[in-house]
Parts: sequence; C-alpha cells; structure tokens
Amino acid sequence: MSFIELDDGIGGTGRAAIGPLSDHADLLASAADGAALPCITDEHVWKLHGHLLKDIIAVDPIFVPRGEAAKQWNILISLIAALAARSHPRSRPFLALGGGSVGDVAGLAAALYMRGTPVIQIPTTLLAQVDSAVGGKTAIDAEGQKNLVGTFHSPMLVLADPALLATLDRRQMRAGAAEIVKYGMIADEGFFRWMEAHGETVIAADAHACAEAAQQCIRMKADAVAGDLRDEKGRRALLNFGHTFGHAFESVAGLGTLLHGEAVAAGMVLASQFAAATEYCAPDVPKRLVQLLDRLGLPTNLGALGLAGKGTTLLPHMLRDKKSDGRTATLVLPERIGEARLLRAVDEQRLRAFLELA
Ligand SMILES: NC(=O)c1ccc[n+]([C@@H]2O[C@H](COP(=O)([O-])OP(=O)(O)OC[C@H]3O[C@@H](n4cnc5c(N)ncnc54)[C@H](O)[C@@H]3O)[C@@H](O)[C@H]2O)c1
Ligand SMILES: O=C(O)C(=O)C[C@@H](O)[C@H](O)[C@H](O)COP(=O)(O)O
Ligand SMILES: [Zn+2]
Repeated sequence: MSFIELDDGIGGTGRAAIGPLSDHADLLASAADGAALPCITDEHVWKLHGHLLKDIIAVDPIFVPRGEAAKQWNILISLIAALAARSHPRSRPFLALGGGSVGDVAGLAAALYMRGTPVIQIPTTLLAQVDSAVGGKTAIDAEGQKNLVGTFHSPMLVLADPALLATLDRRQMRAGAAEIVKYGMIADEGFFRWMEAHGETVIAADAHACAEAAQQCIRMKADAVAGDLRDEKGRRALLNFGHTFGHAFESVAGLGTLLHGEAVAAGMVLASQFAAATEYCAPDVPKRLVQLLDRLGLPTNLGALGLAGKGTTLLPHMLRDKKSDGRTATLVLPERIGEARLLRAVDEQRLRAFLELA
C-alpha cells in the first residue's frame, strides 16, 4: 500500500492512503492502543459502513446530524462534551467517519479538545475523499455564513476507501465531481481532459476511476497546502475557485439547501463567465466548463439552483468571503483551463452589473 505524504509546511505531517480500509487494520489498532476509539459519524453512515471499522478495532460511535446540519455550535459543544465524558486523552486520536460536514465539525472538535488532539479522517463521500478530508480546514457555520468559525488542524491520517462510495446517491456523487473538475480548472488541463473522458464513470462510483480522481486531487491539494496551510499567501486560495459565488449561493438559498458541490459548480461557471467578460480569459473557457458540468448533470446557472433573479442579493455575501478585505471582493479567476489566478479588489460596479444580468 502506498501513502501520499501530507506535509502542512509548519511541522505537521500526516499521510493519506487510498484503498480498502481493511488494509489499515494494524495502523488503526496501534492508534487505538487497546482502547475503543471514539468515532464521530452520522447514523446513516454508521449503519452502512460502521461494521468495516468494528471488524478491525473497538469503536465507540458519537453521532451528529446528517449533512450541513452537523456544522453548528451546539453540535460542536456536544462533541466536546462526549469526548470529555469518555475521558478521552489528548494523546490518542479519534475518528471522523462521514462526508465533509462530519469531517469539518469533527476536525474542529479535534483542534479544540485539550488544545489539539489527533484526528483520523475516514471520508465516505466523493467530495470528502477528493477534497475536504485533506488540508486541515475545519469549520462550523455561524451567523448564516459558511465556515465562519474554524481552525487549521491537519489530520494525522486520511483513509479514503472508494468502495464506500457504492452506497452514495448520484446527486452526492455529482456534487463531489464538481470539486474534481475544480482541480482540473485551477491546476492541470490534462486532468480536466481526464474528467471530460471519465467524469461519468466517476459519478457511477466506479472504484478504479474514483481512486484515480482521489489520487490526483489529494496530490494537488497537498501541494497547495504544504506551501500555504493558513491560506495567507494566495497559493492555497486557488482551491477556493468557484467558492466566492458558491458560498454566497449556499447562504442565499439557506445553508443546507443546496449541496456544496452544486453551489461550487455554478460558482465556477459564474467566475469563469466574469473572467471572460473582463477579458481575463477567452470565452471558450466558460464554454468548455459548462459543457462538462452539463454532461455531469451539475447546475451551471442561477436558475438551475432555484436562484433566478437573485444575482444582486449575492453581493453582500461575496464581500463577507474570507478572501475579502471587507470592502472589496476577491475572486479566483481562470486564465485558461489548468491555470487560475487571484484577483483582489474586484471592481464592485462591474461585479454588480455582471450579477444583475446573471
Ligand atoms: N474542509 C474542507 O477543506 C472542505 C472542502 C470541501 C467541502 N467542505 C465542506 O464539506 C461539506 C460537504 O460535504 P459532503 O459533500 O461530503 O456532504 P455532507 O457531509 O454535507 O453530507 C453527506 C451526506 O451523505 C450521506 N453519506 C455520507 N457517506 C455516505 C455513503 N458512503 N453512502 C451513503 N450516504 C452517505 C451522509 O449521511 C449525508 O447525508 C460542506 O459543508 C463543505 O463546506 C470542506
Ligand atoms: O482547502 C481549501 O483551501 C479550499 O478552499 C477547499 C474548498 O473546497 C472548501 O470548500 C473549503 O472549506 C472552503 O474554505 P473557506 O475558507 O472558503 O471557508
Ligand atoms: Zn469546496
């Protein structure tokens, strides 16, 4: 079995492996050190896949609600309480088994509990396997804003088993595919082409194609994170392509209404159309992106998100984005497929005019 090294650039090292969970029985047993490992998860995932862990080690599930509803203050508090009730020691990791929402709130609990406890991420959605389980961004939502509260806390281990995706519904698989397309757009035209050829196979949960996608995305993400864990230097920010619009869509629709990947899909399209309208890229860039996302059954405009006519309501949310200086919007814009750049202090009049027509 081979690992992808996750060096967070500030002294923390972790590892990611793609393949059957059962291959890691020894590693998990040594992490457990004879105790039952707390496992933060949701009841649906636990019923489907908890047995894979129970076959290997003693695990003690701690449940959170499904989906975005897990990323709330009261859930975070309940996790800290559950760990304290178990006298869980700081030296021993606990597990996060689930999609990106479980991973985000469990990661935040790990960062806070006893000022930092190791966490092993076991992602069970396509999106979490290709993106969220790696990189150490942890978060809950607050004040109606996505990921308003969080930390950077890198996982000690990420175990992504593509076989677990067989039970995931198609809508969730599509949402994960959006983040995969993102990697092609920002960093690798060859990988974008690979998605043009294999995207449907990925969405059908073909284990080989999903493993290949995870391998490529995790490598690209590890590379961006190693140089800029805390998202300060503009390098990691490229991973936020589609998210200034996307998070605004999620907020306007009501957090938890749209899937994150759906919002990111349409967000990438709007960012690319804005880039083309302002001559940062050629018009064929949004065109080719829309063709691929359409084929993968992902939304590519406000109407498809149920937000027709809501363009200008997005602006205040975009100005609150973490990349913003508080006065102006910052956008990740494609220059061509496979290359993106950060544009700070986006002209508000231009952006407003663009949103009015979106
Ligand atoms: N930290 C990061 O870097 C990062 C990156 C991308 C996204 N995110 C966050 O991740 C969240 C989205 O995560 P997501 O797309 O994984 O969805 P999710 O975690 O919000 O929801 C997943 C849903 O699928 C179900 N599920 C999970 N695994 C399953 C399986 N194998 N079979 C059947 N059902 C299964 C769950 O019960 C849940 O209902 C958003 O909050 C987003 O902001 C974080
Ligand atoms: O890891 C990153 O950096 C990303 O931007 C990955 C995104 O896919 C992810 O949705 C992330 O949680 C967004 O972070 P935020 O800083 O915009 O809240
Ligand atoms: Zn994302």
